[in-house]
Amino acid sequence: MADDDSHTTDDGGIGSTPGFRTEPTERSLTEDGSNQGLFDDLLSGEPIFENKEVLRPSYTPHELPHRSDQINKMATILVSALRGETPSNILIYGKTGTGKTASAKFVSQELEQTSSKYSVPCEVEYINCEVTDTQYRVLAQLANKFIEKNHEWIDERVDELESLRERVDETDIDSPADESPESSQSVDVVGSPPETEGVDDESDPASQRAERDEEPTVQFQEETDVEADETPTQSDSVVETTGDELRQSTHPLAETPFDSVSDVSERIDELEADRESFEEVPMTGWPTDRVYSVFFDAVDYSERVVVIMLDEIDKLVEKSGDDTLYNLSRMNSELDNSRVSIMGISNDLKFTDFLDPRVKSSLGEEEIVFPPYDANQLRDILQHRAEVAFKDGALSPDVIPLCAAFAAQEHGDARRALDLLRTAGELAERSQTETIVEDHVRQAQDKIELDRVVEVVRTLPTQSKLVLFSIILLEQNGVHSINTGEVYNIYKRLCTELDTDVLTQRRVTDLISELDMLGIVNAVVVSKGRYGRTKEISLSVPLEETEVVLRSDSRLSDIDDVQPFVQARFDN
Ligand SMILES: Nc1ncnc2c1ncn2[C@@H]1O[C@H](COP(=O)(O)OP(=O)(O)OP(=O)(O)O)[C@@H](O)[C@H]1O
Repeated sequence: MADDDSHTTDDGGIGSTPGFRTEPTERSLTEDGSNQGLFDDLLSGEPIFENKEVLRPSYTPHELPHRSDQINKMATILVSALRGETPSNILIYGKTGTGKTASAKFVSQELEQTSSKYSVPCEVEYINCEVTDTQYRVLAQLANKFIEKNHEWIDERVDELESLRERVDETDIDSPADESPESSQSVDVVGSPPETEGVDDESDPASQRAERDEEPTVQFQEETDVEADETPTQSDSVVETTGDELRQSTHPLAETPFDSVSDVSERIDELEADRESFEEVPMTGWPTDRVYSVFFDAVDYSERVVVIMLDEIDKLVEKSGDDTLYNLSRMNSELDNSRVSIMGISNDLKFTDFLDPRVKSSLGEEEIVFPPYDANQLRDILQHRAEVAFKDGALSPDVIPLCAAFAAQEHGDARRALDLLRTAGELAERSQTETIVEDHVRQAQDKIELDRVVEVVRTLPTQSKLVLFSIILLEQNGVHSINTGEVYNIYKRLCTELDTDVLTQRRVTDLISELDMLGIVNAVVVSKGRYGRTKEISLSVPLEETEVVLRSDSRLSDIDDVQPFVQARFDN
């Protein structure tokens, strides 16, 4: 890249940086200096993308080719939620990029949409356990989500009840409250689905229960602490205790569970008290059992079926054991109003080996496997997306098959295939050509691989970075077939120079094996006859780029004179 100064010529034009036009243009000569054409030139080429967003990982496709079996199986299990029953817990397995999250989210969206269509209370909560990886955080996140939902629901109800109260006032009818002051207050109610419509139906959750009894699909059990002879049901009490006026269907309280305006007010007070009683959970600081109990009460506030989707569930187990899963999976026996079902998603087929047998059997009631995609399937997936993503004629015919073939080698990863296609498009766009060709795909493959290496190296612990730096210094100085002793000698010098702890040679040997597993170095054991066996180490990643990444770590940036270190190879 040229110096910054070279971007602008004396006459205000664009400099000689590749990709930029060199002659001054009309735009670059504008007097007020507001527009020198820097972006106009880049925008002037024909764009390759019609809609690049559809190739990004954040995009949720509406169609998921080659996943209909898995999607149908999920739907068959989760349909019980729409009948008010508890769906079996589901465990979804499959390697990375096999469409697990996309399919599960697709099914969840359908489930929630259908549930609101039929006014059946059913919710899905998604948690990414790579980010939310402790029991505390999972429970706190869930508790706060349900508290928020309960607040919304209460606010809606209160608004509706307030407007009902206003309408009653306007009709100027004497309230029959004095006649039956306790008629509706003795029912202990715990809310109901936010999806139901109309004040008369939902202003009081108890009435919803009565209502829901009539619906064949929902079968929650009735829970009241009403004495039987006092108030059989809310709707009965309306008929028995109201005056003639209330029997008139034109009266605002007719066909509501309220006998009087004071009943309505009391219900409003009750709901407001409920709202105050929910205490949001802080992200740290509480004992876990308190967080659990707040979550429990928040979920159980109203009748609903809740599906908790735990993506990357293996990360949660790895980080904080199986307590969360144990607690979630035994909740149903204690919940009065709601039901909870778990949908776990994992890349790691073996993570259940670490689970308590009870958790394992409860969690794995249903298992769905997502096999890797083969090259043909990846081709279909790419084809679907490419139709929306690219302008007509922007793709040469061999691009999609090549992306599919590369990604199929990488354990059939659709994410990788989409990344390749997007990166190839971006490279073509940068080189200002109008068509993506095979070569762009090959360049994209190298770029993605390098990005991966950069990311892995950047996030290595300092000691591993020092070991890797030692190997780089040796290779830079022409040393091949490096052995562990040589690495160790240079490593010790680096540690002294940087004033850090020196690990034992055994530990350094372990770090070399870890670098080998990450694909950064290649370490093969060779037999040296009567001198025993030794490891021969070589770098598997591009040397210069890796050194740049290592030096970007402020602690390693001061290592400048490499020669003296390499001479240490022969010291001991
Ligand atoms: N059948 C498919 N059709 C269209 N796009 C798909 C399909 N399968 C996967 N994808 C896309 O591939 C990408 C990766 O998919 P997804 O995140 O669902 O994989 P995953 O199996 O959950 O991977 P990970 O375990 O790494 O999270 C997403 O962008 C997704 O939209």
